[in-house]
Amino acid sequence: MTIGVFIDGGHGTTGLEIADRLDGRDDIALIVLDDAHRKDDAARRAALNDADFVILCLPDDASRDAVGMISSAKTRVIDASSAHRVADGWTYGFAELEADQQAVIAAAPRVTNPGCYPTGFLALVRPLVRAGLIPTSWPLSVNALSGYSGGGKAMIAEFEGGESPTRARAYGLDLAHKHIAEMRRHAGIDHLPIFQPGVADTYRGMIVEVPLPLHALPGKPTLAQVEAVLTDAYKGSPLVRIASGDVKFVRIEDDAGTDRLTLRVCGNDATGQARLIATLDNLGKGAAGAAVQNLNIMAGFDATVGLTL
Ligand SMILES: NC(=O)C1=CN([C@@H]2O[C@H](COP(=O)(O)OP(=O)(O)OC[C@H]3O[C@@H](n4cnc5c(N)ncnc54)[C@H](OP(=O)(O)O)[C@@H]3O)[C@@H](O)[C@H]2O)C=CC1
Ligand SMILES: CC(=O)N[C@@H](CCC(=O)OP(=O)(O)O)C(=O)O
Repeated sequence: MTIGVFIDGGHGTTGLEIADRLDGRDDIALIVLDDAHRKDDAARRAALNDADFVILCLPDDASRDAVGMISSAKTRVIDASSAHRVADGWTYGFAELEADQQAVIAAAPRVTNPGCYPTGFLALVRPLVRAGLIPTSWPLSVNALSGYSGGGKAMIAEFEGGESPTRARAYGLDLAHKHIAEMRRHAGIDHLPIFQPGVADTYRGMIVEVPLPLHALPGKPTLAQVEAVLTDAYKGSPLVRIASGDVKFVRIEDDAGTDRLTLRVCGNDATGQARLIATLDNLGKGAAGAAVQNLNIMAGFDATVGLTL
């Protein structure tokens, strides 16, 4: 079976990464608009309605507009933007997050990719909330560092345009980042997490970290108990893995260039304090890898075709 796929925004950072992963596949026929037509609404409308699958790699407003242009009942959509992550009628495209999520994605007409930061946060936190180790009312926080390609073409130009603006900087200082609603909704928690993102002078890769005072949690779990819950939640997953054992460092480069998501439970049992740490590539499992995984699942292919494990 060959499916027709149109990447709207295919010349952007995420779109090019997705095209790269789909390149050479004989089960996929890419519908491509040339440079003169890629922002032409008539050409886009035709491509959006011709395709079996559309992958939106656009700014949020342009994504909403693109969805509004689709009238064909056969066209199924994967949106890489943050336009529909808490919207009604959309399926959250994080196959590993819940036991039945892959089956829900397989049948869905409209799938939204998770955000890159929420991918790390939710992978660490959701199984612990589900297991009752973290109460839904717990005030969580999340610290993270992203490569600058996370900001798309504009941020790449800023960092590569000559003198780099910085080696690393904190942002989201108003605690109103667009990912926090998504984090709360899909973790199943009551409060918005305090989200402390940063961007580093490296092209790709992410560290997403959740500090957890185990001693203050109702069940006072040990590090091993926390790790056991995560291990059980992701057993058999080809992309999400739990890394055990002592390490001196966790590096932003650890999963860069792959579509993996690695989770670690670090900390100190004597003080009852944990650091839950996820590493991933913002353009891998954080964007393009997740989009291709969702496409594979929706089209009935093996979930990891074209991905780097
Ligand atoms: N970069 C990342 O790591 C991640 C990105 N995302 C999300 O993916 C989406 C794309 O991001 P990213 O690839 O980084 O962004 P880029 O800015 O790199 O690319 C966006 C692309 O969309 C094109 N575009 C903008 N408006 C329109 C329009 N009206 N019609 C057609 N094309 C249009 C742009 O054209 P032009 O080339 O002319 O500017 C550009 O090619 C965003 O919503 C982002 O939030 C999600 C997770 C991670
Ligand atoms: C470094 C950087 O600026 N990152 C982007 C998030 C990239 C991303 O995940 O995009 P989505 O919002 O579509 O999920 C930001 O913080 O806005």
